[in-house]
Amino acid sequence: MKVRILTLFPEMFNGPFGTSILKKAQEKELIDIQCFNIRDFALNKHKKVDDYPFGGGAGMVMTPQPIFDCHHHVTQMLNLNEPCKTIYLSPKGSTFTQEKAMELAKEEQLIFLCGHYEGIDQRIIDELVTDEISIGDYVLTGGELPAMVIVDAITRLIPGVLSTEASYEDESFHCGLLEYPHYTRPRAFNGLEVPSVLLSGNHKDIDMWRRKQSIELTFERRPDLLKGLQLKKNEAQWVAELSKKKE
Ligand SMILES: CC(C)(C)c1cccc(C(=O)NCC2(NC(=O)c3cccc4nocc34)CCCC2)c1
Repeated sequence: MKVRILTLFPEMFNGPFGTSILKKAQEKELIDIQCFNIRDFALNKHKKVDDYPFGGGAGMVMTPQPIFDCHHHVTQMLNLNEPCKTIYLSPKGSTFTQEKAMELAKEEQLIFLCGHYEGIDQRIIDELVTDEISIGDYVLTGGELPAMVIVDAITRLIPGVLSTEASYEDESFHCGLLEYPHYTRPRAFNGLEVPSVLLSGNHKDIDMWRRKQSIELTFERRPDLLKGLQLKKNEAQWVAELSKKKE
């Protein structure tokens, strides 16, 4: 997969993309991530990339020309015969989910456009953006961190990026439930023990315990995730008992 990121702050990406799994994925050529500084494409003498909003109001808006020319340069270099999926990170976008990550992980190339200030000129969105995606409802300073989140979520889904055992952490493995509690050595830490079932070696009991923990945790903290799930009879019984307790 080729990922191209259009941003005013390419240096922000050095940490996350220069570390651990994302770094290794690039070294293994499973993903090719390149950042482009929109400011390099500004034609005005002072390399200005923002201007006052027509109609007045607080804040500044990113001007269309540098973004348009940067996007044109990137699409030329990708040398495609059809327009490239161009994702604008935006609070107005559809909320990013694991399902969306799995959908995007199938793409051959993706362009991410990161806004700044109050946002970008609408004409860019109308002409170049194919998808607007949001990572959640809070105010941020720019679209860069959302772009990193989405690239992280997508990259780990590319075959070969995660070692086989790690890839079982996928939603399909837990089928959308919150994860059971994790424990590792030592068996006693500050006088705190590990649940004995996990030390029993009885994998049927362990799997049952973990499944019950996941269902109870999901019921308590994210009942919305439970709604869409197919539970076995005994599991549905657990949920019914939890609901009764809650009444
Ligand atoms: C209702 C609520 C969501 C709180 C809201 C209303 C109005 C503005 C803002 C706001 O944050 N504007 C600033 C910018 N925000 C984001 O880019 C951004 C923010 C959040 C999630 C995201 N996922 O991708 C990009 C995201 C837009 C231009 C530069 C940064 C947020």
